[in-house]
Amino acid sequence: MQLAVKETEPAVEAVSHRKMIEIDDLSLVFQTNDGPVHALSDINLTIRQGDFVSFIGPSGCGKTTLLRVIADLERQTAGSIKVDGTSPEDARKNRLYGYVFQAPALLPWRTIAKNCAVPMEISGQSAAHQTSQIDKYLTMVGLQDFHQKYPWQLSGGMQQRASIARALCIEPELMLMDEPFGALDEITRDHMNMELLKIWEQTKKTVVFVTHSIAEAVLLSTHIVVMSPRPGRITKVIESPLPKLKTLALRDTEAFHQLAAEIRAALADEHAID
Ligand SMILES: Nc1ncnc2c1ncn2[C@@H]1O[C@H](COP(=O)(O)OP(=O)(O)OP(=O)(O)O)[C@@H](O)[C@H]1O
Repeated sequence: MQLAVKETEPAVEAVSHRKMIEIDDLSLVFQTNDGPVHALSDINLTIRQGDFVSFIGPSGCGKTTLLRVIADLERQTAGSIKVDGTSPEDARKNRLYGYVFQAPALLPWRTIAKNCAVPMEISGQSAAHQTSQIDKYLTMVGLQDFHQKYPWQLSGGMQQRASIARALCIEPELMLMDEPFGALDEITRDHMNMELLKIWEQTKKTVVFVTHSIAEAVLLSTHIVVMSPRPGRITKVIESPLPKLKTLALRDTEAFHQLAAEIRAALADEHAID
């Protein structure tokens, strides 16, 4: 097994990949005018290179906060975290990760290609390198004919694909994705899920993915981290028994339904249904 909650989920498989994220006894308390908010409490988690890990849980259980701590967008108030063996700050400065937000967050005055260029411009990449990366990743997400279009000329699903291409252009080891497909209709979401799996398979990245959808978590993940609120904590880590290479047809199998039921039960155990 490649991911474990300390003490409650022992490793069961020979470890072959390096640790990409190591979180020990991590807590985060926001100080607000209404008093402290215990967003994360005693989080212990190890994510290994190449894993596809989903965080699932009800609103307010700390999924986004945990992703933001990994990304160095929030700091823990206790405990420790390492990202590829370094601090989240160093990982951010070394452009170890790409971050995909819930909304595509594309600049409306820039073409799709120019939007994808932004992180590479910031890191001072040459124009030739930028062009070849943009070609490669817009093609990978199926937007090879949309370089010169503006965001408003694309559908929501296409915009989200562009934002994934933008994150991939810097070739990060780690993709942090915060409910990237939450706003899409079901058919587009299915399509995007399969596209993402294809990219994950092709690029061998580590993916940390926030979702509210049990079906999406089952379809995508090698490991599912179930969280519960007040305070936000991990209640269970489930390693998927499903094959890494998945198709939508898998959703009609007994194994898929069993895993979905296991997640649902873990959420219900903690009264954590939305
Ligand atoms: N900057 C902040 N200041 C104060 N409280 C915050 C801040 N950010 C998040 N919180 C609180 O921390 C808790 C966890 O929030 P978080 O957004 O991580 O939950 P979530 O599981 O991602 O929720 P959702 O599924 O609705 O996006 C919530 O109670 C939220 O109100």
